[in-house]
Amino acid sequence: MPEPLLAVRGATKVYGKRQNAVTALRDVDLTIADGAASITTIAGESGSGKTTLADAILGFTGLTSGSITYRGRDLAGLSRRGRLEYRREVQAIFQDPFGVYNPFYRMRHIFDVAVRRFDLAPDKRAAQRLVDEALAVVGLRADEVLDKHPHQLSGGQRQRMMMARAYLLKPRLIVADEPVSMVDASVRAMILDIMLRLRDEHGISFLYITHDLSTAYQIGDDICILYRGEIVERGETRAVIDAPQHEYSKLLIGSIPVPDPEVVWDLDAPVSLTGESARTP
Ligand SMILES: Nc1ncnc2c1ncn2[C@@H]1O[C@H](COP(=O)(O)OP(=O)(O)OP(=O)(O)O)[C@@H](O)[C@H]1O
Repeated sequence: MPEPLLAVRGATKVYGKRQNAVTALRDVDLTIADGAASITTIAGESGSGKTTLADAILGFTGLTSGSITYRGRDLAGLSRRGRLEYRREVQAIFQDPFGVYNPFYRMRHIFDVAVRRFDLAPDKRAAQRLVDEALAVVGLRADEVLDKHPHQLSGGQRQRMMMARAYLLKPRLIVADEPVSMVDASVRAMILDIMLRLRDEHGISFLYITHDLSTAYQIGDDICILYRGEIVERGETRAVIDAPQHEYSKLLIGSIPVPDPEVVWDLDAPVSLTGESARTP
């Protein structure tokens, strides 16, 4: 059998000790195939262990037991050079892109650092070409964003900049931890569309971490439902969401809001915190 791109085996993570111990992951197995790029969703409610799993894959936290291998090599045993290669090939996108930017630098700084650190281009002109290409992939232009500071961009532009920076490194896998949960519906659609294009046109796989099953339904190939640190159900996304087997998956899927075409919104009605009085049945 060919070596998977990423394999998580028996991953267990316990935070704290004795009576304070919290098991965030319990015996999690997960593989992302090498070959055709795919989007694998990890879905679960808050506290189910999604971020812990992402952090372990990105090397931000170690496992208590189990292993993570990338193209057959255990992350725990990578040499310095191996780690640098892994950092290039496995990129991350987070929920709040504002948090990862230094407010004192202009946006071009994050690209400059990446070009230098990974030695991507022989000179400034070649570097600019790479950056222009990466920005074009996410629908941005260098002259509208590079000389700005993070607070001068919209949330959607900041998130797209993160995606452009990830793309610049031509990764094999992007770990996207709730990438659309802080942006509005139109930006969400744009970012999900960029993820699909990166998968289909550039062969980049995603580990898409979310509590939002409706977006998983739109873009995910496979899904794993995480409940209290354990994967309780997995399979092809639409098959799992259309006919969940595990009781917890049924609950989670039952809570997806379904738009009701019969409900007409009265935009002039006063906004109610419960949402009730804004609708006319
Ligand atoms: N550094 C830490 N120290 C102690 N416990 C932690 C730590 N990080 C996470 N936990 C606990 O581990 C469990 C899983 O947390 P995790 O953040 O991975 O869940 P999550 O599914 O990503 O949640 P959310 O969607 O709210 O971010 C939770 O019970 C959490 O309180």
